[in-house]
This record gives sequence, structure tokens and C-alpha cells, in this order.
Amino acid sequence: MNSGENHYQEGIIDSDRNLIYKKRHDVQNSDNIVGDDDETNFNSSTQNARFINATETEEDLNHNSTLTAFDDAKPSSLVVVLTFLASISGFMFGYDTGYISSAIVTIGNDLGKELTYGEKEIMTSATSLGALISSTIAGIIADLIGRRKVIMGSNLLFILGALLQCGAHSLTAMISGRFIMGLGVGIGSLIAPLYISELAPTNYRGRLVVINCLAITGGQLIAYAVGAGISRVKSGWRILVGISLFPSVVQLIMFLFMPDTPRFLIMKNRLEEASSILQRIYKSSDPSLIGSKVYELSLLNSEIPGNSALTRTKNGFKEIFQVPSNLRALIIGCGLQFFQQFTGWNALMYFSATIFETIGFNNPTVVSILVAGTNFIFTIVAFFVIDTIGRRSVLMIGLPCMMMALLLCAISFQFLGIKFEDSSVAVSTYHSQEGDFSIWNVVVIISMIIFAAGYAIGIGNVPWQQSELFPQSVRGIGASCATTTNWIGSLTISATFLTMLQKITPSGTFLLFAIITFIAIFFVYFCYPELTGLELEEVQNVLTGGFNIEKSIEMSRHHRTNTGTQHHFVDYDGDEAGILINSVSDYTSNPKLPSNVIS
Ligand SMILES: O[C@H]1[C@H](O)[C@@H](O)[C@H](O)[C@@H](O)[C@H]1O
Repeated sequence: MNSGENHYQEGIIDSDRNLIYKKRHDVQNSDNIVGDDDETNFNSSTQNARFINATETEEDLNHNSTLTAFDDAKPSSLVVVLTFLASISGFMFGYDTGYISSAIVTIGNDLGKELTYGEKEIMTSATSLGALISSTIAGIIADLIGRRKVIMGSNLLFILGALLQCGAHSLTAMISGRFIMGLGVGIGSLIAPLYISELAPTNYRGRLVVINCLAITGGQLIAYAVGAGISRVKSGWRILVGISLFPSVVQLIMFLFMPDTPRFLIMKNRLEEASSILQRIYKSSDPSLIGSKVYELSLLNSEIPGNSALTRTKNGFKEIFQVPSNLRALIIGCGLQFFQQFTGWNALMYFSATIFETIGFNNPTVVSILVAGTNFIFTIVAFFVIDTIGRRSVLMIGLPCMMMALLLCAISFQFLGIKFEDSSVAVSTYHSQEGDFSIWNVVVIISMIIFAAGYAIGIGNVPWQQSELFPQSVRGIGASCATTTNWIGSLTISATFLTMLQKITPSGTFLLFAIITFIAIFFVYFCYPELTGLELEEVQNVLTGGFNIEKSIEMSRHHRTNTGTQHHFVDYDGDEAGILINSVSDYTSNPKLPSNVIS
């Protein structure tokens, strides 16, 4: 704990850059301070980030407003190129998790013997297991060595994993390859959205992160389509795996020449490099504005202290759990990823062909491609609306659609009278014959397509906006926890879905997913603030003192409708006392605001 006589000022600047509100505060003590071992006296980075020197002038405050001035900027060509290059990780994620369903069908006895159902299951889930393991540490490593090096590390794992599989003649070699590839997938799933969030201008951040989601869903679709295309080619699965080498090699080579994010460089105090990259990102900006941006980000910057990686990691975990705004960010990040997985989408991704075959479709892979295609197309819709109607709104539209569709599925399965017997093979009591195609088959298809659309527009992509929830100091750790939740969910659902069909019937399974979706609606309604259009550094203020849903909606609307208005607010009064000041009207209408205003 530390008490001091620090003081700082806060201010609001209007669109003409007039200072309209300024206040000096004295800070007596810092309550949310955590420390350990050799860092007994370090201030919480959250707290440090908020100190602005008392000698600041009006000009300084004007400088502070550059943060928002920048973020009205359109993404430069460099940002676009970097987003697409980073999204190759998303493609690898989608492709590598997608191709296995066709590979297991065509693999025959290429690995020296006919594989049992259990062996195929292990081969499938080895990638998810690898991803689960690597995602736990990827964020921490990204904070230590940088985002760019982590992306390149994931490429090496992709390449090694793919080579091992391509040349595999035994089950062990194949499973090892799938596992190593999975390590790359876990890292890539975390690092690409993080890298993009840190580069993107605020008003385009949502959309640019969705490009990575498009790459994931596109990768899955391509894997399905290519898989279906080469299903009759002898050892065609080797071609399927081999294709994945190409994007990883391209990404590896390109990132040799690409920069790290300015926010990471500032975190490491490499200010000159950061400003030269910012200049390349915001080409048309005046160098003095760039200087102000670096200045402002470095004021807000903080790194978890510690002499060793272990101490830093330990302190980072303390900070994420002990600072209430960070804990709220963690609840949201992990909560959204939990609901993304436990509402059942991946059960469809992995087993839709089985389900459709069971209910009597002659060409189940085509229907699966239709479901994956819907996921891809509605991710494009999300791309167009996420930064305009907002993340909360897309979730509040998508989740109820999913719930309705899941209920419809549950009802249809009841009428179809499907039964899954024994744990290894799905058996239907319903046999499709000419003219035997019931209305419920059509209802199942339609409801699965509605489910896919509702999923893709909201919960399929919004959780990947996770990096924006966390302040710089704990962004890596926070993103790691959320990504790990995703992979735990993915693994659990894929490992238990067939058993659930058998034990609680298809109707029961889809009803369970509907109930979880219902809970997700409440979770989003009460816990997920609208972060669209908010500067990364502002999010922490939103999460100070509560989830601040109403306030966030107001702030986000204000940002989106008044992009010309410069506003700056700082809240230093500890977690619970935060008052969010966003606009002049906030100030004049909020009786809780301090009265000693200098204007
Ligand atoms: O965002 C992605 C996407 O929705 C994929 O389709 C799904 O398979 C993944 O699990 C998810 O994380």
C-alpha cells in the first residue's frame, strides 16, 4: 500500500478545443494496489495509468484529446494489410479445426490400420487439446516478447504439425502432428485479435477484428468444401493437410518484415519505434499529433513490474483478480467465450453431417456446407453492423434467434422420433425413403440455418473482441484466460455431444442448449457494456464501479454520433467512486459531479 500526495487534473474539451471543464484532485491513497516479492512498493498499473502531472497545462489537455482525434481516422493501407496478414492465424484456426471431419472419413488404413471410432476421436480432439494448453500461456508470452514474435512462433508450430501429419504413417505420428498444430491454433486464436485490436483505429476496431472471424469461418468453409471435393481421391487427406502449409509459410515470411503494435512498444518503453509505426499507420497525421498520441499512451501505459517472468506473471494474476474493473473485464471475457461454446455451435460444426445423415438426408455433407456457409455469410453481416449498431445490440439480436431455433430443433427431434443408441454409432429409428421426407426434416434444416445465422452475427464473433476489455498491463493475461475458456468449452462440447444425444436424447440436448442461450441473454443484458466506439484506454473507466451498462450505452452513442467532439475524462478516485464524464451534457446534468470546477 502506498499513500502519497499526488495530484492530477481532469478536463473536458469541446469540438473547438476549448477547455470547458478542468479540476485538480489530490490523491491521498491508492487502494487498489497490489504487489509481491521484490515489488513490495509498486503501484497498481491501473492507478499509475491514471496519474497525469499536476503541472499540465491547457495545451497538455488538448494533447490528451488526440487519443480520440486519432481514432476517428480511417484505417490506413498498412493497418488493412496488417489486419489481413494477422487474420491468416484465424484462417489456420478455421481450416485446421475444419478439415479433420473429412480427413477421418478418407483416411482408411493409411496409418497402418483401420482406425477405431475412439482413435478418430483422439485424432480430432488432439488439436483442441493443444490449443487449450497453448492458449493458457500465449498471452503472457505475448506481453513478455511481443505480439509479432508470438505470431511467428505459432507459424513454426503450424508448419511442424502439418509436416508431421503429411508424412505420418502411424497413428502416433498423426496425433503428435495434430497436437503440435493445435498448439499453434491456440496461440493464433488469441494473438490475431489482440494484434488487430491494438492497431485498429477505435471506430473500426470491431470490424477489423471481425475480419479475423471471417478468416476463421472462411477457413472452416474452405476445409469442408475441399474435403468434400477430394473425398474420392486416394490419400486425399494428405493434400488437405498440405494445403495448410501455404498460409503459414506466407504469414511467417511476411511477419519477418512487419512491425509490432505501437501499444506493445510503448509498454516496453520503445517510444521512438512506436512513434515511427504510428506515423506509418496514420500517414496523413502531423508528427506533433503522433508525438501527442505516444505521450498520451505512455501516460496511460503501465507494465506489471517484476524482475523475473514468473514474478510478473504472478503479479499480473493478482492485478487481474484484485482490481475490480479488471475482474469485471475477466468475467465478461470468459463469460462470453463460455456462452459462445456452451450454446452448442461446435457440436453442429463437428457433427452436423452425422445428425443430418441420421434424420435421413442423402447428402449430409452438402447440408453441413450449407450450415458452415451460413456461418460465414452472417459473419460478413456482422462485419458491416458491429461498429454501427454495436456489439451489445448484435448479441441481443442474435441470441434470441438462436434460442428460438434451438427450441424448434428440440421440438422437431421429438416429432422425428430419433434415438441414438450405443456410444459409438448414432442410430436412427427413422429411415428416409422416397416420399418419406417429413415436414420436421425441413424444420430441422431451417432452424439450424437460423441458429447458424444468429450465432454468426453475435456470439460467434463478439467474444473475440475480448482484448478491448483489458487494460494494457493485463491484456495478455486476460486474453489468455478468455481464450482458454473458449477451448475448454470447445473440447467439452465435442467430447460430450454424442453421449448427450444418447443419454438425454436429441430433444433434451437441444433444449439444454436453448436454456444456456436463455441465460446468455441475461448475462449480456446485465454484464456486457456497449464498448463500440470507445477508446481501448476508456474501457477500464467504464468498468470502474460496476458494469455501467446504461452509461456505456450513452457513451458509445455519443462517440458514434459526435465523432467531431473531443472529450477526455479521467477518473482517479479508486474503483468504486468513479463518475464517468463523457460530454458537456453529462457534466451539467449529473448532480454527482464535483462542484469545484474551474472553467
Ligand atoms: O468464433 C469461432 C467461429 O464461430 C467458429 O465457427 C467456431 O468453430 C469457433 O469455435 C469460434 O470460436
